[in-house]
Amino acid sequence: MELPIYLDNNATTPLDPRVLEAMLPYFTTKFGNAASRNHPFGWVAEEGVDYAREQVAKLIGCTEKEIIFTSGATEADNLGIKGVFEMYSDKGNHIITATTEHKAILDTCKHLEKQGARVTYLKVKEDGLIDLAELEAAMTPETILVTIMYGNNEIGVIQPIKEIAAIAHKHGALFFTDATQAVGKIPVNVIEDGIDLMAFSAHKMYGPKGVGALYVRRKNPRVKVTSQMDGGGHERGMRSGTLNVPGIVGLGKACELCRLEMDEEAKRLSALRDKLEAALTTMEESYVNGNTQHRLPHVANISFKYVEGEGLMMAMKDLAVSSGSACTSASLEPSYVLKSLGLSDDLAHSSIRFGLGRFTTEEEVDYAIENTKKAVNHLRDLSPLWEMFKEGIDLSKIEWAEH
Ligand SMILES: Cc1ncc(COP(=O)(O)O)c(C=O)c1O
Ligand code: FES
Repeated sequence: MELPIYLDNNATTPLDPRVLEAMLPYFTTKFGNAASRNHPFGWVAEEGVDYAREQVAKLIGCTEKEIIFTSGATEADNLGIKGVFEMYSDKGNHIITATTEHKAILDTCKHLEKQGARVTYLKVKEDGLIDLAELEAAMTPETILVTIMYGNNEIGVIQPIKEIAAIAHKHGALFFTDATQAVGKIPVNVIEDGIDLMAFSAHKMYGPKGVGALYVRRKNPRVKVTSQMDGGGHERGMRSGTLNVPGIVGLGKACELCRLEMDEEAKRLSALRDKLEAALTTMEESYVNGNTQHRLPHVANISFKYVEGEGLMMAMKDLAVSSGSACTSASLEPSYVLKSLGLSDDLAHSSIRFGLGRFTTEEEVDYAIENTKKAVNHLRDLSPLWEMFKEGIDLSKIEWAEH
């Protein structure tokens, strides 16, 4: 077993060697521009792109013409949301989203607020799920779009997508979902789920970074978006720019592998995740964050009270995990997702996200369990707060000096 162990598969996944193999010729002999229609170099590249489009469409149950290739989920989120806002501005200016969405959604909504959009940010319940009654109550005749993510990147919670889509449609709005963490991990079918627009990304499903896709429904109803990138008219005018052929081929192959292997993989990973979670929650004062029924198979987010997340990450240095604290990210706030669930700053700071993946082995999970337990126990042994807790002192009654 090689150290360090990679357990941060929600941040990104390693490239599957089979994906790399599919991509390689498109860096070398098949280097043509997919838009060059007048010679074989272009045709070969275009064939690669067409095949990838089929592979992607097959995974999510749509047709090839409903796929727009982008540089990733962030771009697909921007194109989908801004594109709908601009296209449907005659109808209304109201968008509904939730506080636990990815920044690519929240910041896009913030941007649109400056352009005249009214945005409702739904709160979530303690388990991370939105309240459907609140969604229903927030709908207005001006609501053009409901945008709620499929599976959450920090806690893995899966929202009731079909029900959300039905509510949006009942009130004449479109339904967009950021499915970056869900596509390739659990079955996602845009028709069965009632999804009108959907964003996802190759590097979360063992494909390369810098490539993703936006699904835009063409039938019942035909959805239109305003392009956000003008130029040569690639992707049927929706997204100009020379296609990233190797990346797109990689996304296609990644989709095919996920379609074929997802069921087995989900079973294996959820069993490993459950093992990890069961072992770590035998420790006192440790809690699983988010709904444990409706969630992605490979994510465990656990708070270890009286341990500071950043210190914990340092102590478990052989494990590449992610912390609900913020030193690891650009901002200095504890995770807004965990805070939306009602966690205190302290508890949010004490949280670790374990993201298992295709290449995670049971041996690695066993090592992670031992290593995490050791680190938590060690830090608690050094912690005056833990000592006070063990002595039965009610810490919530203590008035701390300001500093
Ligand atoms: C839910 C979600 N949306 C969007 C993104 C952004 O994806 P990309 O890196 O492809 O832009 C991520 C990845 O961080 C994500 O987890
Ligand atoms: S633990 Fe570093 S910001 Fe909170």
